[in-house]
Amino acid sequence: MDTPAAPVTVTVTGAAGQIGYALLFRIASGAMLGPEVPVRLRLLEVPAAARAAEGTVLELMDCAFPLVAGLDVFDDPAKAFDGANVGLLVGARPRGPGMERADLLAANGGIFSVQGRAINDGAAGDFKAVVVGNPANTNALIAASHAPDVPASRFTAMTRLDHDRAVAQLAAKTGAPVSAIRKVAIWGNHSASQYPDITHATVDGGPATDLVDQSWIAGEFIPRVAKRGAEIISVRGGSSAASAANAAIAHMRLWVHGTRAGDWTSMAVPSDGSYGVPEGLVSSFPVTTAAGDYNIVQGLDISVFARGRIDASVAELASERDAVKGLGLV
Ligand SMILES: NC(=O)C1=CN([C@@H]2O[C@H](COP(=O)(O)OP(=O)(O)OC[C@H]3O[C@@H](n4cnc5c(N)ncnc54)[C@H](O)[C@@H]3O)[C@@H](O)[C@H]2O)C=CC1
Ligand SMILES: O=C([O-])CC(=O)C(=O)O
Repeated sequence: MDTPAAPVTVTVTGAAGQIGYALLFRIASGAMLGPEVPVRLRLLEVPAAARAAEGTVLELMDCAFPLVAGLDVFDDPAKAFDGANVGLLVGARPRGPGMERADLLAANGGIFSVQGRAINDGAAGDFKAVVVGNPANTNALIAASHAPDVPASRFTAMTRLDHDRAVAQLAAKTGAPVSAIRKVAIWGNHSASQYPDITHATVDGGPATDLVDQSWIAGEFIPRVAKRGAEIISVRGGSSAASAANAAIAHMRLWVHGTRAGDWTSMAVPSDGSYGVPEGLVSSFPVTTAAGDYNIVQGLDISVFARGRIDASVAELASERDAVKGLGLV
């Protein structure tokens, strides 16, 4: 008889928020780590929302998920991250009326520096984090810089939602099923400056660029994907929630279980200098994953057009880093 897998401790921050509500039930069902892997769920919230998170725990209990090996709510990051193997850092301060970008960076800096320290002091040796809360790339940078004992490479930010949006737009345009599409890439920041790239993408094994023209790519595809968050807010009346949760699950599932042969995913990871992105900036790249590790895909041709788009988004990341440096947060 196979030995049952040991439970994995998963900490979700912002657990009472809309993404948290869409995320927790799927993690509990096995969608993220697999149908054989028990999970201990640790929900972190601010004190004012801890009771709402307790309500979600009551519902999680009522699902009687066989894989759930523990359910706890915390308002103290040190307790929430104690022993954590996986962190989904969703909770963040949204931009309020009259708030400047610097105010937003400062407010989130307060959150992610404290959580980084808690991870440093208490998380398990194999800890991996995906930051979802915006500005996600820079929040990941802040968390990593407060966790000197944890390899910075374990702090990633989510661009899988942008990746999935790009796949869906390409499928809709070409009439191909999403399952026929490979090697779409997102570069740079999770913001409107990102570069959704189909230069290397294939549809049914052939080049995607044979099926669409450059004017559609530059004039419709890139702005549609890059501004999809704003489109959802305007049509739905609230920001992406279930699609963001789905992407967070995919990000972590792929990191843990690996990308399929002949494909890659997009993840914002601390740059090692690849493609001229300054070392340390948490920037999105195409990556392959296997056995809990990831590697930035090397050797891709970068056109003049792509270079300009990547450089512009990376410049925005550098300015965010400089702003948080100015605030003493990294
Ligand atoms: N990277 C991406 O692709 C996407 C990122 N987002 C971002 O995800 C974040 C969460 O979105 P929603 O769930 O819709 O927001 P929400 O406002 O519904 O929930 C956020 C939750 O975080 C909690 N929170 C705030 N500070 C916290 C702290 N210090 N510790 C623990 N919890 C804390 C709040 O109490 C709230 O319950 C936002 O920053 C949003 O902009 C949203 C969609 C896509
Ligand atoms: O745009 C927003 O505020 C939410 C977000 O990050 C997205 O949907 O990509």
